Order: sequence, then C-alpha cells, then structure tokens
Amino acid sequence: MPDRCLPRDVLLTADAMRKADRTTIEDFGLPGFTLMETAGRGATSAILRRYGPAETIRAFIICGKGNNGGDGLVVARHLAERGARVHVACTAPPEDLRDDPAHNLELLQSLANSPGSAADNLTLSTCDRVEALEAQAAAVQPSLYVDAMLGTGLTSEVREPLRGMVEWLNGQEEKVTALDIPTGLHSDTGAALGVCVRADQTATMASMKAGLVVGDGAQYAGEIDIVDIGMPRYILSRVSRDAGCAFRTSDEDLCRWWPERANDAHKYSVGMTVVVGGAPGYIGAPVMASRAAARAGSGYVACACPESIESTLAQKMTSIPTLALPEWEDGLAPDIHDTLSDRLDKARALLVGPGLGRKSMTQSSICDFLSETDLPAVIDADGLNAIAGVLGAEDGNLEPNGRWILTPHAGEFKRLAGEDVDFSDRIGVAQAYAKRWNVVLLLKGHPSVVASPDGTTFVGGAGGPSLAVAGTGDVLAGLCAGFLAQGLQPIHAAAAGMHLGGAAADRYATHSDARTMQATDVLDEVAKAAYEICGTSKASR
Ligand SMILES: NC(=O)C1=CN([C@@H]2O[C@H](COP(=O)(O)OP(=O)(O)OC[C@H]3O[C@@H](n4cnc5c(N)ncnc54)[C@H](O)[C@@H]3O)[C@@H](O)[C@H]2O)[C@@H](O)CC1
Ligand SMILES: [K+]
Repeated sequence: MPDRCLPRDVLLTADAMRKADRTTIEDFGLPGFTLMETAGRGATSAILRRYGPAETIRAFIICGKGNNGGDGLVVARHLAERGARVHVACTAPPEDLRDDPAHNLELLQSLANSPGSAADNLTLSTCDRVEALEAQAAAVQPSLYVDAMLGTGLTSEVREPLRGMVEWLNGQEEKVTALDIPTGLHSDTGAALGVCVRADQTATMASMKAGLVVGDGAQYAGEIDIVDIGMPRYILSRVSRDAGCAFRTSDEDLCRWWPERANDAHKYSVGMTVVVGGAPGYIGAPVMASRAAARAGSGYVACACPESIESTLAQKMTSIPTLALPEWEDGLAPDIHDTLSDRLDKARALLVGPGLGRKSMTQSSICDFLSETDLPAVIDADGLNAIAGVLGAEDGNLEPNGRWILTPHAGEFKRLAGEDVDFSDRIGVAQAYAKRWNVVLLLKGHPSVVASPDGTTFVGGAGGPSLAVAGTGDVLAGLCAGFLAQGLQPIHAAAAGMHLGGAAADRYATHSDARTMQATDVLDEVAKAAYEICGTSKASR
C-alpha cells in the first residue's frame, strides 16, 4: 500500500465508502448531518471555481430522495446564499425524504420562506415526471444543471421516472455538475446502468470512486473535483484495501519505488534481465522489449532467441547481447534452463514471451523452463499462450508463487482463463484472477489495472488510448521486467512499468499528434518522461 493515502489516489467502492461513512459517524463521532453539510458546501465551492461568480449562475438542481439528493439541497442553500438564482426540483414528495435529506429540505424551505435576498433567489418544487421538469426548466432558463438524483446508492438499472429525467438532462446544452457520481454510473465498475448523466463536472465526496476512472466512468464524469468532507484520512486508508478498491498510480509512486543506484554500482548489482523471445519473422518484439528493460534501468539486458534468427537480432541490438537457443523442427528445443544457466545465475528477472510464436514445441519448452526457474518473471504475449491451459491446472507443474507478472490483453486473458470473462468489472476480474493464479496480473486497457494475489491493486494514472497500437505491449513488458530486475516487488514493478509507459505516451502527445504514435516513439520518450517525473536526483543513476 502506498505510504500516502491521498483521496485523489484512492479509488473506493460504494461499499467501502459506506463503511468509511459509518466509521466516521459512529466511531469517530462526526455526525452524518455535518458530513452532508461539508459535502454540499465543498461542492458549492467547486461549482463556483469552475462556473462562478455566483451572481451569473442560474442553477437548476434536481434532487433525489436519498443522501445524494440531500447533498443537492445543501448546495442549493449555499449557492442561493452566495447570490446565485436557484431552482430545486425534488423528484419525490417531501414526505418521502428521511433523516438528513429531510432536515435539509426543512432548512431550504425555511430559507425560501424567510425575507432576504436568498429567498428572492430560491424556488422549490416537487417534480415526479419528466414533463414537469421540462416545464420548470423552461420557466427558469438555467445556465447550469446540478445532478443530485442518485449517487452511490444505485445498484440496478435506473428506474422511471429518473430514467427519463436523465435522458432529458443529457439533451440540454447547458453545463451539468454531478454530485458525487453522475446518476446512472455504477460507482465500482464505471458501467452505465441503463442510462447515465453525461456531466461536465463531477464534485465527488471524500475520495475518488473506482467507477469514475474505470469502465466508461471517465467519459461520463467530465472534470473531477474531490470535495474534502472532513472524513479523517486514516479511515479512508483503512477501507482502501477492501475488495474492489484500488490506488491510482502517481508520479510520486514511481519515484518512491525506483531505487537510486549505489555509487559503487556495477551492471550486475543494478539488476540483470534475461529476455526470452523472438521467432523467425518476429524480430521486432524482443528488440523493443529488451530495449525497454534497459530504459527502465536494468543494468544488463541479454536477449535469448532461436538460433536461426540470432544473427539478425544481433544486428538490431547494439548494447544488448544475444544468446542462441537450439531449435528443433517444431520450435525451441527443451532444456532452455540448462542452455541459459550461466546467465540465469546472474539475472534478477526474466521476460518470457515477446514474439516467441506458438509452435507446440516452443510452448512446452517454455512451460518446462518456467517450472524450473525461481526467478521473478514477466510473462507476455506468446509466453502467455504457452502457459494457457497449464496455469492453474490441477495437474500443472507451474508454481508462480506471486513472483510472476502476467500482462495479457483481453484475448490472451480469455485463453488463460479458459472461459468467457465479463470484463465490465475490470478491477474485480484482475483481483479475482491474481488471487486464483497467485500472480501479479496486469490487465491492459484504458486504463490498465494491475492486481497482486493479496488484493493490492493499482489503476494506471497515466497514458491513454494512444497506447492502443502494436508493439506498446512489448515496451510495457520490458519496462516491468527492467523494474523487476532492480528488486522492486512484482506489484510495484508492474505498476511502475504501467505508469512510466503511460507517462511516456502522454509526453509524446505534448508535441505530436497522439494518433501518429508508434511503439518506438514510446520507447524514445521513456528517458525524458522519467527525467521529468523523477527529477534531477535520478539523473545521476
Ligand atoms: N454520511 C453519508 O452517508 C454521506 C453520503 N453522501 C451522499 O450520499 C450518497 C449516497 O446516498 P444513499 O445511500 O442515500 O443513496 P443515493 O442517494 O445515491 O440513492 C438512494 C435512493 O435511490 C433510490 N434508488 C435506488 N436504486 C434505484 C434505481 N435503480 N432507480 C431509481 N432509484 C433508485 C432509492 O430508492 C433511494 O431513494 C452519496 O453518493 C453522496 O452523494 C454525502 O453526503 C457524504 C456523506
Ligand atoms: K449524482
């Protein structure tokens, strides 16, 4: 777990959030009413920062009957007090509200009925049909909508009349601020539950929610502001390891995990990586992966490949030595471990798979090799295809023991799992299979997710869809292996590789059209991205 536990780095589930709320209220002693007041006041400030000043705002706030609606009622009070024109449309009659939302409705009614400037600016109505919402909006002519219909309490597809209201709201041209999460978004998976508010801004309470960054969350949430509601950090930290929760990788994580070099360092003490990859016709993948391992700081990278391509591969590599692996007609000969034993004695990490091909002999030789080595390993591409069907099998002889990082894309993952997997909950899938297989599992995608067998999970905090191009997987695997060779724990090596690769791609987009990026460009950007992230203190490494 990261040393720091900042709300922006912690991705919580609805369950974890409820647990944190309960602990804050019952054990810590901060009343729920105070949390709601702080949430609403903080969200008001977030709205004014983006769309203020208050006098220019004509806000139309749609409030559900739960606590998310309660937040909306508090926002209404504070926006009106600060001079905004505010109309509140409650989707349920007043008698349906309970506890804190009911109390806040009373306060708002009392404000609306008291003489003074806020009262002149404030109107309230009950609005249980979309036609009524439409008519009220036509009368108010809002400049901003606030979505306080549903928050983390939603677990099933949005029902009428809210469903129609969400569809109507998505048809409006004005800006929309969602409170906590856009109505309709599954707060854990980022799936739209039937419909989902498309927000320009989401003011989320206490901590990031996982659903705001995975699945379709990012496309519905717009700009995200985290509202400090006074929940103690230790409570957020305590729930952050619950199932389904994750951390977002940050530049600070990368700098903390990546070790400085000792003054008396030599190439082997820094960490040697042995890459096993390549096949006739597949030269590029092991070259890219080996270079990436070196870029990540591995002191010495050697690339073992089939003997028939060794001289070609050697011409493509300058500082990376090649090693020839004997071949039979049907692929790599057995006894890879014996062939490489001298190098393996010195190595601190393996990378198995880039461009290996899928010949049956190669696959069985690779499985034997992996069953014989104790080294930490990154297994990618055809390495994954080689172990598909063996990993996790009762009669299989593979024992990952948490030392392996598997980096599958969706197709490779399905082959490994041997079953159709529903990827709508990517964090859940990564956590379940990392535990089942006793591996660190890096699920590539946007964003990528990496989980360890003990449940520690990171979501990529850098990189975007520009990485969806051939060869970037080889770079990612190489970066992870390079970090593994320097002694990082497998989960941190995988998260560091994911973050640095993403940051390199982001850096490319600062000076070139992201659509033109190739995997070699990512590799070229790695050194500069690392320098910008980790600063001059790392320049001497
Ligand atoms: N102490 C707390 O618990 C705090 C909660 N906060 C807010 O409270 C929210 C969670 O509140 P709740 O747990 O009351 O939940 P919500 O307010 O998100 O939703 C509950 C309401 O949704 C309705 N509902 C559930 N499923 C539905 C569906 N499929 N279609 C239509 N309606 C449906 C329920 O009938 C219920 O009225 C958070 O998102 C956040 O905005 C914040 O105020 C901070 C403090
Ligand atoms: K909402």
